[in-house]
Amino acid sequence: MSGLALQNVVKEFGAFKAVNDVDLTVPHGTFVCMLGPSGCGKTTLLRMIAGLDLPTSGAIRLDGEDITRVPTHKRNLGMVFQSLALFPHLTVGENIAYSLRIRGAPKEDQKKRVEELLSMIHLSGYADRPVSKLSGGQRQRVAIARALAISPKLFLLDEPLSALDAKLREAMQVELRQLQQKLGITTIVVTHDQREAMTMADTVVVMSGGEIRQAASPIEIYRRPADSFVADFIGQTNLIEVESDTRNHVTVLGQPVPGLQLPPGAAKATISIRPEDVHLTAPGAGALTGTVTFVRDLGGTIETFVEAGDRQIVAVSTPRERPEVSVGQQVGIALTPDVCVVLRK
Ligand SMILES: Nc1ncnc2c1ncn2[C@@H]1O[C@H](COP(=O)(O)OP(=O)(O)OP(=O)(O)O)[C@@H](O)[C@H]1O
Repeated sequence: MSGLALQNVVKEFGAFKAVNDVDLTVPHGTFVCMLGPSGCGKTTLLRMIAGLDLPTSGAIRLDGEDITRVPTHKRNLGMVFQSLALFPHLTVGENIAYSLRIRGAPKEDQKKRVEELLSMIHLSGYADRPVSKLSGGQRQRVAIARALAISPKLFLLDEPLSALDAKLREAMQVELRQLQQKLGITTIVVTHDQREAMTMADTVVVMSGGEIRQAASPIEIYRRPADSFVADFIGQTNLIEVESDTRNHVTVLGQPVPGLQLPPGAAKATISIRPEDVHLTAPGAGALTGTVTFVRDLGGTIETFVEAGDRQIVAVSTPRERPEVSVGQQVGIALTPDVCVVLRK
């Protein structure tokens, strides 16, 4: 297969398993974001792909070749890490050409490639500037261009945008994705920022405790989370316990939810329903009835917090479809079966 494949990859530090039996296929030319809370093993996994750490067991293949024990410099990788490590005493052009010079590429080829990359990162004409005179975003682009100079097979980035302020960071996410699409390079980014992952990735890999909980497209992860960890970690959601009787009729707090089905034999389950899928109705008309406890008008959206039984449910709507509700009011909550996701334990 063309691309990257991880097979049963394990990394132990003493008795601690930082990465536990990870299988992952990254087809050639795709963009993968590894996402998860601090300490979930994302960087450790990336370091093994980069050859900076050796797996305790398992195999890593690139375009069919077993590279598990191949040293980093022979893997044909481009890498950008959080600390960009640009050479401060060199110019932009010298930084970008660095790996080409080390490999003995002719001067003319180096110059041509630098110009090509500078145009790609929208910094044409900057070749002779010292990197110390660049802004944060410009430095970021130079680090990306430097990593891409050798036309690597695999592009690896660890929290590459985390030092930038929020606005610049969002702009760079779009730029990075556009650049990757233009070059068609297989790319893996580690991030703890879900918006960043959703913006850039073909596949989001959600990790927790050294394991992959789900690997799927951003929309699939959002709409069809595999388990309650993923549902809760990605975006905002309402997790609600439901019960099923012997005829598989599902109830929430004793109220029937027609059309919702649990897996055969399951008497209880948790469902996830996104706030934008929660519809407020007249009291008694929905599956649940509750009291509005807080309304947050964010301009583009309005969030309504409703207390129903012992749970809080959040509904999000746009101002146009704004329900006329105020704190203390009784409302009904409709749970539409086709947007309720029954979660794996
Ligand atoms: N060299 C090491 N020796 C011992 N334990 C380590 C080592 N490197 C990582 N770990 C542990 O392995 C776990 C996973 O670390 P890793 O850096 O991969 O997490 P991460 O998901 O990238 O977290 P973060 O987002 O905070 O960078 C952590 O509990 C960490 O303490």
